[in-house]
Amino acid sequence: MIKQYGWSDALAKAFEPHARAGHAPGRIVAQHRDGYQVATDEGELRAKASGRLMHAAEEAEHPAVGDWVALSLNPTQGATLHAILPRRTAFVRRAADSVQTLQVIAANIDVAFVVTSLNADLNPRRIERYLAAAWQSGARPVVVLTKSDLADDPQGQVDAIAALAAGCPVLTVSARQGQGLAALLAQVAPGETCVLIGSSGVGKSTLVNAFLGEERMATQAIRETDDQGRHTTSHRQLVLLPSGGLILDTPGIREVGLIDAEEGLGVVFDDIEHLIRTCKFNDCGHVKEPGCAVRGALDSGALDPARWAHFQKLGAELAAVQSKAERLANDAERRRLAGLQKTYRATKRNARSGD
Ligand SMILES: Nc1nc2c(ncn2[C@@H]2O[C@H](COP(=O)(O)OP(=O)(O)OP(=O)(O)O)[C@@H](O)[C@H]2O)c(=O)[nH]1
Ligand SMILES: [Zn+2]
Repeated sequence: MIKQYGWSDALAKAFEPHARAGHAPGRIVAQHRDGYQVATDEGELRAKASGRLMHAAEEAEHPAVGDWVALSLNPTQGATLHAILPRRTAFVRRAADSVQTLQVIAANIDVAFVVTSLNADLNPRRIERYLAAAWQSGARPVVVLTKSDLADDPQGQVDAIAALAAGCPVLTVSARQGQGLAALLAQVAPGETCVLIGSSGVGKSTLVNAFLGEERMATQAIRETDDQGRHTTSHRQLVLLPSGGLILDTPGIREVGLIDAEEGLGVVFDDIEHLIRTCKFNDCGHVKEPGCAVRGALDSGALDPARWAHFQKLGAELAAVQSKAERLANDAERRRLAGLQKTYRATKRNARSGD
């Protein structure tokens, strides 16, 4: 059972101390106001976090959907979550009421589909923001351009976006025509978990439905009895895909990146921005300048070289795409003005010939 949810040898190893304590492993498939739904080898259970987990000082230490947990099964009191296994990846956001507190909104995500629509205007900033959120989480980003059935020149848009997507795959899809679905699903290996992130209306729900096919309603609903003995139905947020793999879909994860919308790269890479501000020279190139904080952090291991590379690549390509977009906009503006002048002259001519 838990193998389908991505249980691995590495997880089994990390779980050893908990197994010795008599706890069972499980993965959180939904979070409700009053507890969690956990997939275990005994089937799905409702569970509550232990007092110690609930009182963890940092919000990020609270269980989140996608987390692997150690739980004790008590037939009378229900299951209790005692510990969270180390997360491989995590999408975090700042809590609404505090800049300091980080909340985990999805854990152990392998693939982040950054979804944008081919019929919308290409917005490099927005894609960059979602890409940055994916990179920061540790998941592999895959850019998905939806509604290919509505596009005249999908390849042109693919090329423009590939330029900014720093080497990650860029795929087109039409849920309406079934084009590209298999290639998308092939990005998620059995036992891997994906998420769809992107703005409202780009077609995320439609894609989830297409991924799940006919099974959607049956796989999503959780029927349970609440504390008052009432029957309730809620939705699973981590769902097995018929093609193998899993998809995690919650409002929180869909909007990831929007929170930091206006600030852009500086917020998502605020540790790097901070380092750059600490360099001795304002115009430090971070190559071999004396007093370079970035080099220092790279040398000491405090800054992950891959993260630094992403930051540089994203920054450089964004600048390129933006200047290209500005040039195009300027050309368009010139053409518009030229067109207006022509009409203006024509009207004047007509007016003259009329009198
Ligand atoms: N032509 C066409 N329309 C599509 C396609 N996929 C989705 N749509 C339409 O796009 C609209 C928005 O799709 P949704 O799936 O609701 O978008 P969403 O990203 O889930 O939006 P939120 O729920 O607001 O986050 C709907 O009217 C869909 O029917 C497609 O492949 N082709
Ligand atoms: Zn520097």
